[in-house]
Amino acid sequence: MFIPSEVEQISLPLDNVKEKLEPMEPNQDYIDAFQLESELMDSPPLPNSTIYTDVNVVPEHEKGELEHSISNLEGEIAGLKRKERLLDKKRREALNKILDIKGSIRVFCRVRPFLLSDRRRIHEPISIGLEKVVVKSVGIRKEYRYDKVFHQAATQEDVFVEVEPILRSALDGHNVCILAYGQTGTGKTFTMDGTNNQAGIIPRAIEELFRQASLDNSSITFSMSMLEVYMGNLRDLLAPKVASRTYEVAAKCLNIQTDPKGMVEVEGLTQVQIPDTAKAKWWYAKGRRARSTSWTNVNETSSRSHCLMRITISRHGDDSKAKAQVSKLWMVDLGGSERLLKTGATGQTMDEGRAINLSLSALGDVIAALRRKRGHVPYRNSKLTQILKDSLGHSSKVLMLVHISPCEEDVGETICSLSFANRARAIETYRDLTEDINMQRQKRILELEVEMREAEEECQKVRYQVHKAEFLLSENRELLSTTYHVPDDKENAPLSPKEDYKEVNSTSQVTDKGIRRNMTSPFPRFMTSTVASRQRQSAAEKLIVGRARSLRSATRSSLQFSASQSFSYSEFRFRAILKESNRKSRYGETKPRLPESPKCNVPEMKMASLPRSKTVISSDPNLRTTLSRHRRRMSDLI
Ligand SMILES: Nc1ncnc2c1ncn2[C@@H]1O[C@H](COP(=O)(O)OP(=O)(O)OP(=O)(O)O)[C@@H](O)[C@H]1O
Repeated sequence: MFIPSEVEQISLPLDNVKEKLEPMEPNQDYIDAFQLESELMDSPPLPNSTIYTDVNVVPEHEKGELEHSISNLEGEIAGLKRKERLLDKKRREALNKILDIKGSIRVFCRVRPFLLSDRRRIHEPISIGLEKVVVKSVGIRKEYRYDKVFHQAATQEDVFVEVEPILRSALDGHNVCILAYGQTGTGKTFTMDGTNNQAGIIPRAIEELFRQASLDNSSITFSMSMLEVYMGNLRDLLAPKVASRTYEVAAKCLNIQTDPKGMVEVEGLTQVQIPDTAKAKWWYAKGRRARSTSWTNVNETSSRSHCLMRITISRHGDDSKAKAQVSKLWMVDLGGSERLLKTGATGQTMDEGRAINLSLSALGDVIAALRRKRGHVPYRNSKLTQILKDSLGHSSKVLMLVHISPCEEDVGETICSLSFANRARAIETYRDLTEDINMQRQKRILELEVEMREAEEECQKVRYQVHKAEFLLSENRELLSTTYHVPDDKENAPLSPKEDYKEVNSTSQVTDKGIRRNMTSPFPRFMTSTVASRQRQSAAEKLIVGRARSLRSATRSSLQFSASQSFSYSEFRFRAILKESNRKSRYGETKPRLPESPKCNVPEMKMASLPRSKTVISSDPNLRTTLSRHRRRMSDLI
């Protein structure tokens, strides 16, 4: 049994207090508590009553319960995390199977709408179905099949919805490559970058990656690099200006290296950490501005190079010492495939076009070799394919978006582009499969999609439970350490009155000249508490004891915690804190943080200087402010 170490006779407005403090509901908002405390400070004194101001006055069995609850919660969290890992594995496997059935190289086709500058004819050469493009022109009829075809009215959102699963795959640890291919002026840059009002795949992918990462319990970090393959040379788009002024200098700095495991790295390439979407978009805009463009007959701001943007994803598991799992997401806006005569290119622009065509043909050869599962894949024929080597091969996922023009005069180019994309898709085409097998394939995909969604939903629930349990655990630990902690080492031991005084004095700007000392006390008289200040402090302390009791009762009720149960007291507080932390950052802080009072800037420097029996520390920063405010008033006077 605990014996109260200190009992004080103080005046408190008991009627008010009883009503307001004792029935404090476990889920009462901490903000209300702050207001209530202010009200109490202003209340007139009522008849005397005895209360304990020492929070150490807590029965020993409650301490045991708290410890028991902590160990229970630790066990629960470990179990929930195991469950989460299993569900995540199930989801990944389902997604992987879906992508495998669909083919690790997928090809979509997007038809650009007519522009004002286009000559529209009554006869339109392109007609499309869900997975089919038919080109009809004088004496020609060709049909091509793709995984998905986007008609002219398809929005950026429509396209992104289809791209999303492959992003998830990148987060799961696969190397992923998204390529925008097509004739100049058919909308590659529009699809990848978009405009201010119609964001393209890259800005959306950035948002989506951060959103997905914020839901994940593993710590995921992102970094970004951007480079351009221009006339067969590499150019770092994020490098400081001086370094990239001439291509010769920049090209010399960047070396493509392959490690024994086959992972490719571009030595000397700038890689920036991107902690949030805003920073990521900032760097991306910077890289885009540095890209080489020039005017051609076909497109006013034609991209004269291949622009490669890489997001490196590092996933750290629970074990902080283990090596992070790294995957790459490449998003590539290829230079326009074009007939040089048609674009009216001469001189340097013609050379640029030639270089683009050479590297595109090398890309086609690589894809063709992969399709035939040949031993030798000619990656070395261009810088583009060397860089993408580890993201084009087996076990990586490739998405090619081929862009075509709707115009009659572009039919020749359109057929070239469609044939190129068809070669890529033919790697795993199911064209030759019977209707029956195709139906079975579709059915299996649907089943796997349901399986994946269920695992994902279940996983989200478990993650939420983990967050709640972790939150409650940290609250309990804090309560245990603040309520029962008896300092035994020199550092934590209360300062002697002499040292105490020294410490307070050292923070003061005022000299002690002229201060009349009370010989029996080490403090000047004005530093000893008055009845009014004691009263205010006691009210605040009482409030804290009430909060501590509520929290203990919440702890007791959480002993039977299970994944399906909710936490009554902590639920409200947890939600408020989660909301607060989400508002500040969508990513990065998976662990809920205690809210900080904007007024709570005062360091807790004077806590140790108070006599031990009066030291009351709350886990709630708002209440901490209250006590420190009182103490600050004291120190301000020195
Ligand atoms: N789906 C679309 N909806 C609306 N406008 C589009 C669409 N696709 C392309 N455009 C418009 O067509 C023009 C050319 O597009 P864009 O610059 O993206 O072509 P590109 O294929 O990247 O050309 P290049 O290879 O020369 O860089 C732009 O004005 C763009 O806004």
